[in-house]
Amino acid sequence: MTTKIAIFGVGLIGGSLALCFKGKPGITVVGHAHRPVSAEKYISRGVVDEATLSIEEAALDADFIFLCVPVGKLDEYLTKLSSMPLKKGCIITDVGSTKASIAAAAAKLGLEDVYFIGGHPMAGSERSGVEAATPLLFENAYYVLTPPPGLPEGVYESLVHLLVYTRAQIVKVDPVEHDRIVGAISHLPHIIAVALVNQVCDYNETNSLYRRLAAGGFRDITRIASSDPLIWRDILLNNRDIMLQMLSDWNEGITSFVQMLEAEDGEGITEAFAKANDFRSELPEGRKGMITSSFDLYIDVPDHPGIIGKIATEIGINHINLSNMQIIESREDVPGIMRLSFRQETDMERAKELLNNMDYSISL
Ligand SMILES: NC(=O)C1=CN([C@@H]2O[C@H](COP(=O)(O)OP(=O)(O)OC[C@H]3O[C@@H](n4cnc5c(N)ncnc54)[C@H](O)[C@@H]3O)[C@@H](O)[C@H]2O)C=CC1
Ligand SMILES: O=C(O)C(=O)Cc1ccc(O)cc1
Repeated sequence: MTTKIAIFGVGLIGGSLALCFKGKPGITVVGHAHRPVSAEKYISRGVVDEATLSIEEAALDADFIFLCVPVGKLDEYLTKLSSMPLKKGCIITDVGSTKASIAAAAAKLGLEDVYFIGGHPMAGSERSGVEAATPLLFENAYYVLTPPPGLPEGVYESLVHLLVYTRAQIVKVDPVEHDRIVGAISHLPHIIAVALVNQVCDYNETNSLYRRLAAGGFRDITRIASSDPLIWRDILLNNRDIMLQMLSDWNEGITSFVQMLEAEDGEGITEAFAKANDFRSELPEGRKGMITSSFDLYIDVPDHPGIIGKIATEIGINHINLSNMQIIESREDVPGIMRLSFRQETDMERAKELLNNMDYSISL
């Protein structure tokens, strides 16, 4: 007997889930696509077993349905599915970055013989689309589930059992509590990163040195400002009430810095840094967080044809997982700088050793 998994929204998260499930014993993964060219891409990239443009065909006989579309579209997909003849016992889940509104929408629909369990894999990246999908995305990350009250335990267990393939750690959280916590540790940092980058962008209008000198730390702490604008528009509007409250708290924190600077209150500034230092040193280590780290290597590359391919090939044949590769500067008169990004520090260290042995000049 096969287990059919239907994925709506085969992008970064939907595609990564598909890759976790595809090829596992007795599992068939079907992806729903908007456009014929997307369907072809899902198949040619080997992300799904089958792709269809029909919602009905994807959902028909599915044992599990994953809604991996932008947050603003979740209700619409769930409502459409609720009016279709789904397989008895089918479990519908989502991956949206907010949980309260979709849990309320599902409760209102009063589903019969099918179940909805909200979900949020708490790992991702600033990249989007199926091109960025990887089966390793959720490994060692938390995966929140928000089962509704009264859900039969066996139903919850079947979803948890399937999610073993993601290698994530499942945690049960109340949907409203989820939105507050994630609002603070993910949504607020995204707003701050965007506001910070845009502030510097405005200064740069008058002096382009701002952009040229904004390397290293500034790039690191603002990486998430490169996230997909439409995905984030939906998340922030959906979590609007909580974000408004948190931004008001943020304003208080910033005002307190304004006051300390105005009063030249060195003691206050020292205390603020010491408090942050203490709390931060107690953050868990060794588990992938919501905002993922990136470990970067910068390499001077001589302007030889084929050099990029040579480096990429060496890294590939040594099975080092590279998450991104970019030429930062390549002009005829100066050597180019290539940035290689890794999700794991160990991968970065291995690449560094390999490239050192190949006599490339590396800086961290
Ligand atoms: N990006 C991240 O790191 C994370 C995102 N999420 C959540 O996962 C969901 C999907 O996000 P990503 O995979 O990052 O986005 P993505 O842009 O990579 O994928 C979205 C997919 O939904 C499809 N789609 C279907 N109907 C659509 C419509 N009407 N408008 C736009 N796209 C439509 C797109 O074709 C695409 O395949 C969102 O709900 C997001 O909040 C959850 C955890 C992490
Ligand atoms: O870019 C990053 O590291 C992220 O912040 C990824 C992310 C985005 C949205 C989520 O709901 C969870 C994780």
